Amino acid sequence: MGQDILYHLAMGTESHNLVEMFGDVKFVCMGGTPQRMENFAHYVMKEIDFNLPIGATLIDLSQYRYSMYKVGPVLSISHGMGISSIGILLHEIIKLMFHAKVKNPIFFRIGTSGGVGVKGGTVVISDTACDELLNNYYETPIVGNLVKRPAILDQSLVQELKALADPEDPYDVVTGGTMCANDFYEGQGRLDGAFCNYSEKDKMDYLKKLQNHGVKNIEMEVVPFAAMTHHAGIRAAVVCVTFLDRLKGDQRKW
Ligand SMILES: O=P(O)(O)O[C@H]1O[C@H](CO)[C@@H](O)[C@H]1O
Ligand SMILES: O=c1cc[nH]c(=O)[nH]1
Repeated sequence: MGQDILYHLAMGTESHNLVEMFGDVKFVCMGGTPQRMENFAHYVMKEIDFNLPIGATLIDLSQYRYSMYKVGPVLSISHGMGISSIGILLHEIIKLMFHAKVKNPIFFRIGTSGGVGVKGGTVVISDTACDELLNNYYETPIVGNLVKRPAILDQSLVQELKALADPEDPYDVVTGGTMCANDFYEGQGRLDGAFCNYSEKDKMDYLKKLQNHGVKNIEMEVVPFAAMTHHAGIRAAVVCVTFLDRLKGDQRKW
């Protein structure tokens, strides 16, 4: 290709010096909302004692479909909600890392989720990823064929992250399976969607089936995230807080 346009990042290999802008990246952190990822960038700035040049402020480098902040070796990017949104971002971020000549970046998704048998506020480090039917692969149509890519997370990273938990932390940190749903309501067995043509017992039977399978939380991106990073040979981890225990309810209290 003469040039490569990273359309949804509003960047390109001709218009931007990607090596100069991103060549020192070591960690790519992504999460759903622009505000969270801006807050996270500020948090990282304090944690690593990173000083911006005098008079400069942290700016959104993308300002289009996704928001992107860079603090030294850390990229903090919003991915929106669901499989197709994070899938498009992953294509473009993996290409961005390639064009910037970054070697061995580590990718993280830091998100929110619904707990399954764990109390609200628990931090779940995903060790496995499955879909609503308990498949551990990402199945996606490519040129008219259904292609399956194994959704595998880096187990050594899971252990490294777990070791960072402090017994003094005012929340539990657990490892476990994460179920990726295509939908927030019916897809996660909620009773409070616009439609619900199943009973409370159907919901509880399903959630208990997930729990018996080792699922600790439910969110909406882990399967493509695990599959696409694994396919690209990138070490990756998913760390999500739970808002509530889905065995006890459907709605988060604000
Ligand atoms: O908080 P984030 O990272 O967006 O993750 C979770 O929240 C969204 C649903 O409310 C889904 O994207 C789900 O995966
Ligand atoms: O229950 C929840 C909470 C956050 N995100 C989800 O996908 N589900």
